[in-house]
Amino acid sequence: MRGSEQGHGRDDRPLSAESAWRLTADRADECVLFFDFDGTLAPVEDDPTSVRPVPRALAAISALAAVVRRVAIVSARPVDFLRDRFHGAADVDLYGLYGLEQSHGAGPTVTEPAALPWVPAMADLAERARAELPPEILVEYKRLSVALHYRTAPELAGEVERWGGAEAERLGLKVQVGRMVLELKPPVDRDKGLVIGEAVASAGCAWYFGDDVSDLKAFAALRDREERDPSFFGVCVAVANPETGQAVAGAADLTFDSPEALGDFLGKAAAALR
Ligand SMILES: O=P(O)(O)OC[C@H]1O[C@H](O[C@H]2O[C@H](CO)[C@@H](O)[C@H](O)[C@H]2O)[C@H](O)[C@@H](O)[C@@H]1O
Repeated sequence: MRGSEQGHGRDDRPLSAESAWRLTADRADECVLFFDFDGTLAPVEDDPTSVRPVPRALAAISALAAVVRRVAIVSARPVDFLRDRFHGAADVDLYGLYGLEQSHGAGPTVTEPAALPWVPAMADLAERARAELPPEILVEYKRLSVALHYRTAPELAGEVERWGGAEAERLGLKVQVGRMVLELKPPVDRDKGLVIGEAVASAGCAWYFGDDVSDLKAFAALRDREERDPSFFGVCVAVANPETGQAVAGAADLTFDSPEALGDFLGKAAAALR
C-alpha cells in the first residue's frame, strides 16, 4: 500500500491507511464506503463474464456493511450482474451502468426513466458491432450500453475508436473509455460522480475505491463535498494497474497494489471496527 504524494491542501493529508481508518472508526455510523467492481474488487481477466470478486474482499464487504452507515458498489456492470456477484452480501446498495440502474438492499432494480427509450437502439448497436467489427473484438451488450473490448487484440484499439466514434456521432451517444474498452451509452446525465455527489450529501465520511478513468469523477465528487464542508472526511483510494493506474493513483490519497491487497486491508479494517 502506498500513500499519495498529494496533500490535497488539508491538514490531515497525506494519509496513511491506518490513520484514515482510525478517523473512520470514530465516525463509522456516518460513513459510506463505495467500491468500483472490475479491477478494484475483482482482478482483470480477458473474459468479462468469468470475473468474480476476490474472496477476502467479498467477505470484508459483508462484514463492513454491518458496521458503517452504507456500503455500495458503483460500477459500469448491470445491477443483475452485480447482484449475482454479491448475492451473499445482503445489505449492500448496487449502482449499475454508471448509475442508470440502482437497487438498495433487497429492493427492486430501478432504471433511470430517461434511459429506457434507448434499449432498442443499444440492442441494434450491439448486433451491428458484432457484424461490422473484427471477430477479435468482444462485444458486451448491457441493455443500456455496449462495451467494445480489445484486451485480446490491442492493435485494434484505433479501429474500435473510429467505429465507436462514428456510431456515437450518428446516434447521439456518449463515449466512455476504460481499460482496453470503449463503451457507448445513452446521452443521459448519469455518471459515477453524480451518483457519489447525491449519495454523500447527508454523510459525514466516505471512501471511494477505484482503478479506472470513470472513477476519477467519483474522486472529484468526494473532493467537492470536502471543499464545501471541511468536517466531511473523504478518502480516495486507487488500485494500481499498468493501464490507467498512474492517472488514478495520482488523484488518490492511497494506492493498493492489487484487488487482493485491497481485500487484505478491508479484512483487517472490518475486524478493527467489530
Ligand atoms: O465500473 P467497473 O465495474 O470498473 O466496470 C468497468 C468495465 O469493466 C469490465 O471491463 C473491464 O474488466 C474486464 C474483465 O476483467 C476486462 O476484460 C476489460 O478489459 C476491462 O475493461 C466490463 O466488462 C465493462 O463492461 C465495464 O465497462
